[in-house]
Amino acid sequence: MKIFSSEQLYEADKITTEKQEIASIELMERAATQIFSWLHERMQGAQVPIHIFCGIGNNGGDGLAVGRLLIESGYNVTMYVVNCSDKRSKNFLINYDRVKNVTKSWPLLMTSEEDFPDIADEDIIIDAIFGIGLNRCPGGWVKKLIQYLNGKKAFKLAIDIPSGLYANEPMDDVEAVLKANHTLTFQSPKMAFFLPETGVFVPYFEVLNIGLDEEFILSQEPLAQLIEKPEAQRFYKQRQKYDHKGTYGHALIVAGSYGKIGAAFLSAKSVLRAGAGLVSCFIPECGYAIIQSSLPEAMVITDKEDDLITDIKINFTPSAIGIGMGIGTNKETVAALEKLLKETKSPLVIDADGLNCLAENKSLLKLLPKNTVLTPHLGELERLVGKWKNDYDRIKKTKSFAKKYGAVMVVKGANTMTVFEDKIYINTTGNPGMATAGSGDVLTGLITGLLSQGYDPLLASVFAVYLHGSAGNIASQEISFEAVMASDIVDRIGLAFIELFAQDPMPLSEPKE
Ligand SMILES: NC(=O)C1=CN([C@@H]2O[C@H](COP(=O)(O)OP(=O)(O)OC[C@H]3O[C@@H](n4cnc5c(N)ncnc54)[C@H](O)[C@@H]3O)[C@@H](O)[C@H]2O)[C@H](O)CC1
Ligand SMILES: [K+]
Repeated sequence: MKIFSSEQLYEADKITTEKQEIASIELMERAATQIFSWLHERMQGAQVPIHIFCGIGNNGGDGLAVGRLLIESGYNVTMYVVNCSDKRSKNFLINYDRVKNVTKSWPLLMTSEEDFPDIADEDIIIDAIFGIGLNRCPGGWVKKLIQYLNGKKAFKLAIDIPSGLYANEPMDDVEAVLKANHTLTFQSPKMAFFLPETGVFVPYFEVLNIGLDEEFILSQEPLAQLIEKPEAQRFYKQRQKYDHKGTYGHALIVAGSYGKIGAAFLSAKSVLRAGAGLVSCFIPECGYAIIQSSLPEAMVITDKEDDLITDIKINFTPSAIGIGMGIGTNKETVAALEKLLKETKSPLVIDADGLNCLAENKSLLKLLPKNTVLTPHLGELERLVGKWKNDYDRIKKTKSFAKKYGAVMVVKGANTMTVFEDKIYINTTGNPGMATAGSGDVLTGLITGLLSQGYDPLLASVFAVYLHGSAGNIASQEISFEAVMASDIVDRIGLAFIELFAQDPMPLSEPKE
């Protein structure tokens, strides 16, 4: 699924009405009907009080139209006009007028704090105050209204976007954003839903297709591409009957130091679970017996030093290399990394201390082979690209870093974001249970394992991130978020591959007469 900007959505709106020869009010009716159906399916006529707060733009128009449809079906609705200005939109006014066809009670006009209504914990609040047309920070009594609603326990459903958030720009004031329990958004999810600063206001969302012009939508370069199951399925490369071990490559993991040999174990195991033919681990001498006994499938090559990596000597050309997990940032290790960067022709993934080595020795960055994959978490990213003002500034800095060094940047976190050239891919799998020691080592192994099989670096990164999150989801469903360890993730990579093509269970058909 593609993420479009608010500007693109307005344009899509305009083109759709022209091409389909419909008035924009009809598009609004489509949008409102979808929201109504969503509610009706769940509420089945229940008489729970529904409070709809409508702004004076088209988001407010949506709110009024939803209110009318609910009243027509006998629901217990009160509508409020959040009268923050007198410049009401045309479609707001049309829907305002249509309300009188279904009820004698006009929407209540709100002009100050004195108009705030009582709302019980069991009630439902619908937020139709501002949509993607927000153009300044909500202030005065409107901000107080948002805070007042945030203080209520009632379930809050936002139409299109929680009021106070911009679709694709940083918010001004965290105190002036509605904390929606659920958001029903039109046509395309908004960028704000996926970034930590603004995403907290959108814990759950669903996209409602309102039939905007397909041709226009397809022609647009999106702000970002969401990676969900259908996209991930397309990445998968089918294995062939006569393939052999050599087909899937011999990957190299360079990892570990004294006390951190587990990083080598987890990433090497992940390389094999991803489907690589062979894996060798290059580790300090102290890890030899550990890896040989814990992962007999892996081969082991040791450094001349007991505790750390100082010189990466190997006698084969790896099909891919994953380096950096638990290696530390010792001077001799940095020198070993520098030598590798200068000499290797293999596709490369750099993680963890490998990234810290780069950040502490920025001159190494220009040695990065083109298309090298870097997998920083936010702390490592900051050390590489510098401080950012907000999430959008972070994306800008990451993009320019990726461009400057020709790197694929995998920025880890909830909704891991992969940035390459001008493109952004946002992952949808994963859960907070995966915030656990060694989880990143597993991801690096997965990317390395896919690279080893000939996936190109961008594809390997985006696909590995998806599978990693999916394995984490399977693990947390089995044993809870809290209990998930990196080993649980690595051991479910296989199930993540199976899940990729699993059919939803067929509904049981009624026995025939
Ligand atoms: N194609 C689509 O995406 C469709 C969108 N629909 C809905 O329309 C809104 C966008 O409507 P718009 O009228 O452009 O903007 P808003 O309703 O968000 O509000 C704009 C309105 O409010 C004023 N304003 C903005 N910020 C503030 C502020 N901080 N304080 C006070 N007033 C403010 C602004 O000047 C305008 O007057 C979209 O989100 C959807 O919900 C359609 O219904 C379906 C098609
Ligand atoms: K809203």
